[in-house]
Amino acid sequence: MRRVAVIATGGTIASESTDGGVVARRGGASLLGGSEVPGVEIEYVDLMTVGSYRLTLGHLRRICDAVRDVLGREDDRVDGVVITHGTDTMEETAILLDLVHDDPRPVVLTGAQRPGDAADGDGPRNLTDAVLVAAAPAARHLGALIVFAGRVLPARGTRKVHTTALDAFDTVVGGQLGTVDRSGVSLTAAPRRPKPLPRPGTSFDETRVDLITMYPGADDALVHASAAAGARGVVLAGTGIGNANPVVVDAVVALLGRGMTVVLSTRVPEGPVVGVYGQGGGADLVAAGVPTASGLPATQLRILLALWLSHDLTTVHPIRSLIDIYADIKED
Ligand SMILES: NC(=O)C[C@H](N)C(=O)O
Repeated sequence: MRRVAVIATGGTIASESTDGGVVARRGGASLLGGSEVPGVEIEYVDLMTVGSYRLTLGHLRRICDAVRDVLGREDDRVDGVVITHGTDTMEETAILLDLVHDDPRPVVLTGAQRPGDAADGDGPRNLTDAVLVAAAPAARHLGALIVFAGRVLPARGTRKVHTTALDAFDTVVGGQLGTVDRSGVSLTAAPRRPKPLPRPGTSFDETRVDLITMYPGADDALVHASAAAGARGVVLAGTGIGNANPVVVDAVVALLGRGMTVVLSTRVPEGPVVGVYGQGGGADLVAAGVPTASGLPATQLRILLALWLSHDLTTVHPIRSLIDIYADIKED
C-alpha cells in the first residue's frame, strides 16, 4: 500500500453554489465523492477553504509550510503529497512549491473547473489522478507538478489557459511530462530543476511585487503608484517581445534609481522576451538595466521575484543570474 497526504486548500473542487455565488467550503475528505484510489491510503489535511482568487502571499507560504510539515514527519511517512487548490492561481502556488522543494517525493497540485456539487464534476477524477501520480515511484525527483485533465505538467512554465474548459492548463515552456488515467501513470519526460531556494519566511507575506501590463495608451501612473504603495519589485508584462513606451521607460528608470527591482516579461502567452525595439521598447529598458525573463509566465516570475526579495538574496544571486538559474533554464 502506498500512502499519500492530501492537503486541501479550497478552490472550485471544494465549492458549492450558494446565494452569494459559488464558494469554497468543503474539506478534503469529501472531495473524492466516497470513492477510493486502489492501492493508495489517503490522509487528509484540511489547511484552508479559500477560492484561489482570494489567496495572499501569506496563504502561499502556509501551503509551503504544510508540505514541509507533512514531508518532515519521522513517523507516519508518506510517499507523496497532493494539494487541492483553486485553478485561478494554481500556477503561482505551484512555482513557489517547486522553487523551494528539497525532497525527492513529489508534490502534486490539482483542482477542478466544475464545482464540487456539480453532477458532472471533474474534481473526483482529477483528484484520483493526482493521488496516483503522487504515489508513483516514477514521479520522484520531479518536484511540484500540476495534474489536470489526465495530463502531468511541470510547475515551471505551466499556466491556466482556459477559463472554463476541463483541460484548463498548459505548459508554455517545454512540454507535458506525461499522462495519467485508469490504466496508470505514464511519465516520458522530467523537468530540469535547479538547486532549491530557501523556503519563504514570514517576510515573504509582505513583500510587495506588482505585475503591470502594457497596453496602448499606458502611462506612468501605475508604475509610480506601485512605488508609492511600497513595492520592492515590478514585473512589467510588456507588449509583444517585451515592449513599453517612452513614458513608462522614464518612470522605470526613476524607480531603478530608487532601488526598485524591475524585470521585463510579456503579456503574450508564449515566446522569448528580448530587448529589440527602441523608442520606448524593450531595447531601452534593457539599456536602462532591466533584465528580461523568458522562461516563466509573468505570474510565476512575480513569485520568484518576491521570494528573492523577501530573502535579500541579491548578493548570492544577482537578479540576472537568478533569472538564468531559476527562470530561463535551458532545456535539452
Ligand atoms: N476552477 C477554479 O478553481 C476557479 C476558482 N475561481 C478558484 O481558483 O478558486
